Amino acid sequence: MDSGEATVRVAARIRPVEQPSYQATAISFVDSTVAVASDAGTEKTDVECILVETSDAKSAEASQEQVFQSLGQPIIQGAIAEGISQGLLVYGASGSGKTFTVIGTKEAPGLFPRLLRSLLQPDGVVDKEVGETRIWFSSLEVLNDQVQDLLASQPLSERRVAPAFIHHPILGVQAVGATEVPVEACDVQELIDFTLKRRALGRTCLHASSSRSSQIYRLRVEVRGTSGRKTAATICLFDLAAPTSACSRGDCLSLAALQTTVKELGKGHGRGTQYRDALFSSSPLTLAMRDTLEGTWRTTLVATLLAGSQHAQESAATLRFARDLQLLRTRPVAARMRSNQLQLLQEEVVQLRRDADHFGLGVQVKTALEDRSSLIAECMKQAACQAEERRKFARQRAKALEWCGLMPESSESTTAPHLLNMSDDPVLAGCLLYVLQRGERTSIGSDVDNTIVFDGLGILPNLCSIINQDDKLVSMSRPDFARRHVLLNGKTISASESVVLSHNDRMCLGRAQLLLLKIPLQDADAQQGQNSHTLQDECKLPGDLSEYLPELELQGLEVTFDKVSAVMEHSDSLKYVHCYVRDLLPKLPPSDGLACFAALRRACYLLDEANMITREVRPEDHLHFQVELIWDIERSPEEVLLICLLRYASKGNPTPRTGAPQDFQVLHYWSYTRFLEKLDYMRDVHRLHCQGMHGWTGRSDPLHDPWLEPSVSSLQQYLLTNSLACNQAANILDNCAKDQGLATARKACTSAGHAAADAEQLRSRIDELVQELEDKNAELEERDQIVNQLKEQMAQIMSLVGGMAPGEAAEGLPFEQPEPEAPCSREKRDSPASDAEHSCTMTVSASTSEGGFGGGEVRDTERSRGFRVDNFGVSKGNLGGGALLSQSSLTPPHYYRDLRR
Ligand SMILES: Nc1ncnc2c1ncn2[C@@H]1O[C@H](COP(=O)(O)OP(=O)(O)OP(=O)(O)O)[C@@H](O)[C@H]1O
Repeated sequence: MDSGEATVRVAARIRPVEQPSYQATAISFVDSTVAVASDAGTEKTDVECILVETSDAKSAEASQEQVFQSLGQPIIQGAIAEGISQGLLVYGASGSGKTFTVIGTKEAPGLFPRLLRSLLQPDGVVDKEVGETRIWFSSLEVLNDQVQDLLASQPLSERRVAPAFIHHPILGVQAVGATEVPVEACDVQELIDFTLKRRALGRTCLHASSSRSSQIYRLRVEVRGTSGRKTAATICLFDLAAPTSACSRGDCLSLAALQTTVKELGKGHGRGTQYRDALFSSSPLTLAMRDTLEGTWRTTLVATLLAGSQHAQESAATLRFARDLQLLRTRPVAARMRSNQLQLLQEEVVQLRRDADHFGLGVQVKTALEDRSSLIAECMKQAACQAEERRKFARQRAKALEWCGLMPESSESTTAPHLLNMSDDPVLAGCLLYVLQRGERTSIGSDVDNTIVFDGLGILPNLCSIINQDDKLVSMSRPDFARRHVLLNGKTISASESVVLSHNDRMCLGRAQLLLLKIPLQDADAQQGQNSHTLQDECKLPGDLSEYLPELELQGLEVTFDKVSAVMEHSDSLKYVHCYVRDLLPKLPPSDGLACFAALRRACYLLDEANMITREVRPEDHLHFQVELIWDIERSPEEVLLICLLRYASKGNPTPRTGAPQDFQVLHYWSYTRFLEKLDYMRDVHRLHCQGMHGWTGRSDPLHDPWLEPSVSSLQQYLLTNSLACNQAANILDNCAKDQGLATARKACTSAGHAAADAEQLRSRIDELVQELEDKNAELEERDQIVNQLKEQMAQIMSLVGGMAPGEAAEGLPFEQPEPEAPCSREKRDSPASDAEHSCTMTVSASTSEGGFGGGEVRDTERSRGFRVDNFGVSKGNLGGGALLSQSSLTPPHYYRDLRR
């Protein structure tokens, strides 16, 4: 291992079985080796730290503290003293304690709140003088490969631009568009509560699976030592989705991408940057984790293991992941301060603009420029005044909670009646508290004018209202049209009058919210805090008839159609099969009849949900689900259910059996189990559909359209097309790798660019020279004309002095005052010549008559070359005005022209 490299530090946190017994325990450990025995063999992994829990809830706080001492302290030390960013991944099966490790409970806080508090008071932790610590916090959730901002304060329905991760080759991964708030010690719990509330608000409480999303808690820390030395680092905690449950959908895609990425990196087959870029870009989660897997960070993995033998396979898989991760190497280096980052980015932008000027704005340069601009904007976001920013964000959060009807933390100890949200995720259950104000009417619905605003499937603009008369008497009413959208303890309520509510009543609103009503003054136990039920125990889903049929069961009465017909009104799908039910029930023994009806009712409740989703997501397709029964009373109740998907020719309320046969077409028949799988997918599709801009794009795609039942041949075709596309992409990547990759190509481009720039400079220099030459030519032509004139004057003079002695001529005719009309001008020469004029025509021989005016023809000798103008040659020094006739001033235009060539 290179001296600058670091491996991933692995810790195993083991939850024992409830009643410790060696038979039921699949996990053993010796020294630093953890082993899991499963049917597939024994999986062993060496770890640095083993943390074994006791099943005693009272010791939870102590064990959380131990986890912090073992894992949290080194993280703080590395971040503050060395300035090295730290990543902590928590990976394990559902229920193994991942969220408990990261967030914990109010009584036993997890790693994140402890880290945050210690960072805000670092003196005791770090052996170093710390002057000032500034911390910024951001929190993101990855679900269905979509990133959600858990600190965003605007309403969920208004969020359109999701945060994104950008990888910078030097600065590493940056989250762009995420809310980042400055933190002070007093904010810690409030911030954690807000993120939990945001998570709870962002999901459908019914049927949500807690293990499907991954959360990222990110702390950006800047420390100024008393000596003036500054360090900066990021600490990131990844609470990953559970790998085994519901892996066919949801965030398991991101998790599968993570597992593949870790495996591929571990193989270390030396593929280039482009391959790794593609690998990490496969999901937002892998991209977010890039620094921790191969960057400049230090990484710790907490593998949470369930010791029970029924969880052996999951625990073995967790250990395998830990082993894969141990093969990876990072190169920890101190992080840059924000100001340095900004400077680097600005320099890069200048360079990229230069590149763009030279090569044009290609896709790569454009993307790089956009990325840098976003990162610069992100860097600039840093608040000038941290305290003011902090207060601003706190106000925004309080307003956001108030907007949807939630109360701030301080009022949660209220004795006023209130509603609590339910969730199958223990961290989220009960974290939303809606107080019903005394003497007031609380309206509920999706319309923003309501007191409590909910989003989600089946939530109508005005759903219902609750009146709290005196903190003891609480009643509820609903409009007529909301009959099937409001269930109280599993039953519909009458629209005509308001219903008096009781402590622990359960309300199911649409298909999105399951709420528990608490009326503290009605319940003495609750007032004294002695209520031992967990919120989950108190709140059961309305599909299982537990609130209606037990009386029948207990009394051993025959289940007749009359007795259940009232329940059938609760569901459209159930109403449709009333004929079947009427025929079936008398034929079955009472217990079988009850079981069959219960199964049917549960199925119909889910069918109604599937139909609601279908109408919202693809109304134009006129699709409708309905249930049918196979008449085989020997089978289990759920096996006799068949789910049928129909397509109608036109819109309208479907009444299939009464309509003409051509009105609809049967698309598929599904078993009940298959339908449940499809419904899970439909819920995901609905969630994406509600996210607007990042909506669902899988329509008609055999793998991503849950309303389709693709044939084998269409799947083959799909896989063939996609594998071809993959091969093509792989070839391109390979070719790039063969051509020594992008870096070489870019280098070549840069050299070519420099050459082009040089050529460009040369060209402009040549143009300048040409311009200069042209100016000189023009000047010369002017001078030629002057020479011509002079020569003509000369000729004139010569003709005048023809008969004189040289001395006379010199005295009598000064050159400075030529005659206005030269007698030997071209016009005159070309015109018919008079005798006098002819007599003027004579030649001067420069070569032979130096110093004299001998008559005769012009001779073009060596010495006269370059001086010849028309038919006359003039020798320097023979005439006055010799300056005009010097050799340089007489250099002909073509001389320069040749130079130019
Ligand atoms: N070490 C522990 N001590 C006490 N209680 C624990 C411990 N670990 C987990 N729990 C409790 O077990 C329940 C499930 O734990 P948690 O939600 O953390 O599991 P998880 O791995 O995050 O599950 P999922 O992947 O389904 O979200 C919680 O109620 C939690 O408080």
